[in-house]
Formats: sequence, structure tokens, C-alpha cells
Amino acid sequence: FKKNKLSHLPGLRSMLAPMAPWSSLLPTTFWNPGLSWQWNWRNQVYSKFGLQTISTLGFLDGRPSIFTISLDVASEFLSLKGRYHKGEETTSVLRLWGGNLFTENGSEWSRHRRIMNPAFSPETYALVWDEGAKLYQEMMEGERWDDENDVLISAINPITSKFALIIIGRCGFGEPLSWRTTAPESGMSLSEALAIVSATSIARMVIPWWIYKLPIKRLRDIETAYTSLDAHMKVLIASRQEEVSNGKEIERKDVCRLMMRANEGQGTLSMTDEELVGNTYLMLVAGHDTTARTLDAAVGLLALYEDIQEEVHDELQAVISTSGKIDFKDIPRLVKVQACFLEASRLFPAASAVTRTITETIVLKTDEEDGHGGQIILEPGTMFFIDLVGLHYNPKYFPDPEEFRPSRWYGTAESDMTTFSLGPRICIGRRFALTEAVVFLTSLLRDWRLQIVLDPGETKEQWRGRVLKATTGLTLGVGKVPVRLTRR
Ligand code: HEM
Repeated sequence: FKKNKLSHLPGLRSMLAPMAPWSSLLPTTFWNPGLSWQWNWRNQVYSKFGLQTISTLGFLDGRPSIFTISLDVASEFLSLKGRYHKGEETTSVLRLWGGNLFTENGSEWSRHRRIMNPAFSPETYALVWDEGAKLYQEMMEGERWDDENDVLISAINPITSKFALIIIGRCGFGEPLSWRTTAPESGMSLSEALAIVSATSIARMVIPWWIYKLPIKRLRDIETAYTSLDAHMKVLIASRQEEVSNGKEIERKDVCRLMMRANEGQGTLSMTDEELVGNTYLMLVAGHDTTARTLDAAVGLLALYEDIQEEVHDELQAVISTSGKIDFKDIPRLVKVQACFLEASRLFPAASAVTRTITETIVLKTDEEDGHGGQIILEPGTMFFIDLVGLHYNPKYFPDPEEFRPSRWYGTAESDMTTFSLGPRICIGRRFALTEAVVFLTSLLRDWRLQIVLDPGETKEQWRGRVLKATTGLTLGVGKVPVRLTRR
């Protein structure tokens, strides 16, 4: 059955295919691998078949898919052009407001990328650094931690989420968001609306729209979140357009102004109104949720591994003692801080899989371990997944994969940071995310010692099981991270 489509590879056979829209809404069980199987069953599935590339098939939805945890297969595949499209799982949830850089293929994709590329420049990263350092101070004052020596935070998650949203707002859209911004009287704040939309966008694809009109509070909140987010994005765009038409346009090439110019037909590349809103949504979601969720994991891990935290603090001290303060040009010397973020991202990759739909037959060489005559054939219509969770826990590339060992990333080239994918469609925001993460963690670790907050009678091992357990949705992250800050 469908053996050819599956390149005769053994693997998971279930009622619903993993990661298909309906199965994503249901819990992971043997009949429905759903969204969490990559985490819950990690390498068990691959080791059961002794393979690094396996197939999956849903009997009810009949969807043939192939998953790989092989870096060689992934690199070869992602360097190919034009023989596959972005996978529908991710594109349909990110296309809610219109086609954008993430969802498009071929020449449409390259048009979007050429419009936005200039915004991802050293000037922008320097701005991210400066705004990040300023925002950290605003956060200390806003949360009233600046006069305290000991702070108990029940969950770091909303803090990192707010931090990352304000940074993308200020540095990507020139929007003067502040730490003290309160929710509008009617509707929801941008962060609240974005959080609900991100959490429910998969459900929104399969559950009919009229359900959300029923007089049930949770459903009405979802409806309000969508209308509020729509209104926020329109205000964001309109205020930039007003600045441009009042001649107040700042010369800075932030992503919003570049899109605006393209939308007004200035320059050789253009963008429709729908694409402008589609890309605004994409930047708000991709530009904050991924970084925030990885920062949650990094804070949790550093709080758990206090010896590694001390090593990072020593590195910071050395940088501070020579230059007096830490500034943007010091980033190359902050190897250990960056490595902690990358290691958190290896253990908890916010983008858990890179998905593609095959449009033309592809023959890929496979690793010896795959034992399939050295090749797999991907037929048109097959879904192909680079399983970043499986790859990141593959001992062939990451020995003792369950261990938090940031030193794996000392001196790694940006192109080898698998968490941001590989090849031409590598994450455009990778340096943006790294700069933001380094400034956040550096500021926090410079001033505070982080410790985990245990429940009464709980051990660190139990805490690990409770907190550092992935939650899956549009992105993957950890549970609520309770942390104690003690002033250094
Ligand atoms: C820890 C943080 C981040 C992680 C782990 C991450 C991961 C990824 C991955 C794996 C992809 C490739 C997806 C695919 O090809 O299917 C991607 C693409 C993308 N990311 Fe990120 N990302 C992060 C931060 C950011 C930030 C901060 C921004 C924007 C400011 C951003 C914007 C994008 C965009 C627009 C794309 C689509 C690029 C294209 O297709 O040309 N990401 N990201």
C-alpha cells in the first residue's frame, strides 16, 4: 500500500497521519501520532527501525510522508531548488492574513526575500542590541525589580514574550511600544491577541468559522483575538503610512518601511496590500514567538545548571572589566552566552520540523545506517519532513544528546546552526534572534543569579520533568518556568 510513494521505507502506520490538521488537534496516541510524537517518542521510532529516515502513513487520510533525522540527507535536500514547495501544514496557518515570505515558493518567494533582505543588516542588529539593553532597564523598573535583591517569578514565559514582542515592534516596525503599555478598553492588547491567535491557528483551519460566533466565552475570546489583531496590524501599517506621507520617513531600513515602499510601488519590487498585511503578521509571529520560547528554555536550563551559569558569568565579567560595559561590538566575545541559547534551541527547537511537499521526483543519497540501497526516492505528492527534534537528539551529531552542553556550539558557523534550517530558505531572522537573546541573557546574568523554584519536597530531577517538558503548537517550547533572581 503506497509503498512506492514511501520509497519502501518502514515506519509509523496509524489512523491519522502525524501533523495533519485534524490529528494536530488530538493528543498523541498510538492511533494518532499528532503534533507531539516527535517529542514524546523522539528517537525511539527511528531506533526501532534502525533507520534515520522513516515513513509515516495515516490510513484514514492516506497521507504519505517521509521524515529524516539525518543531517546529510537534510543538507542535500535543502540545497535543491524548485523540486518542492513549502509544506501545507505550516503555510496554511501562516497564510491567515495573506501570502508572505514564509508561505511562497519560487520567484514569488525570491521577490519577498529581496524586498526584506536589506532590513536584516548589521545596523538593525546594532539597534536590536541598543533597544534590548534599554528595554531590560524598562523591564526592571516596570516590574519593580530594580529596588529588590530577591525576586520570585512564577513564570518567566510572559516576560520573555513581552520582551520579544516589543523588540520586533521597535526594531522591525519602528513602533514605540513600551513595557508599561496597557490593554485598550475594548478589544485586546497586541500581545494578548497574538498569543491567542498563535495558540488557536491550527484549530482555526479545521473548525468551521461559525463555531466561534457561539455565545461561549472561550470561543468569543478567540474571535475577539482575531479581530483585535487585525485592527492592531492595520493601525501599525496606517501610522507608518502617515509618517511616510507627512515626509517624516526615517532613513532607517526597517522591515516595515521596506514593505511600505514596495507596497507604494517605489523601487523595482512591489508588494500588494494583502501581502503587506500577510508579511506584517508573519514578522510579528515568527519574529517574537520563536525567540521568546527559546529564551524560556535557556533561562530554565541556566537556572538548573548553576555551574554553567557561573562559567557564563565569568565570561561576562571578563568582557565588562575590559570595556567597562557590554556593547554590540562585544558580541563575538560572548561565545558562552550565545552557546547557551543555541543549546537551549537544540534541546527545544521552536521550529520542530521543516516541511516540504514534493513536486518533482527527487533521488537522495542516504546514510549507510539507513541501509536502503544508499538512496531514497521522493515521489511527487509526498510530504517530506526534516525532523529537527529527532536530528537534534541524534547521537551521531550530538553525543549524549539529552545533556545540556553549551560547549558544543563554541565557534560554530552560523550556517551550521541547524535550528534555523539550512540552504537558501534559512531563517532570515537568525542574527536578529541571536542578538536579542544575547542582550537579554547578558543583562540578566550580569545582575542576577538564577535559581529554579522547586515545589515543596520536589527534587531538581522532578522539576526538570515538570518544567522542561515540551509543549507543541505553532511552535515548540517549554512549560511555565518559575525562577528566583538573587542580586549579584
Ligand atoms: C530562536 C529563534 C528562531 C528560530 C528557531 C527560527 C527558525 C526558523 C526556521 C527553522 C525557519 C525555516 C522554516 C522552513 O523553511 O520551513 C525559519 C524561517 C523564517 N524565519 Fe525564523 N526562527 C527564529 C527567529 C526568527 C526571527 C527573530 C524572525 C524575524 C525577525 C524570523 C523570521 C523568519 C522568516 C521570515 C522565515 C521565512 C524565511 C524564508 O522562507 O525565506 N525568525 N525560521
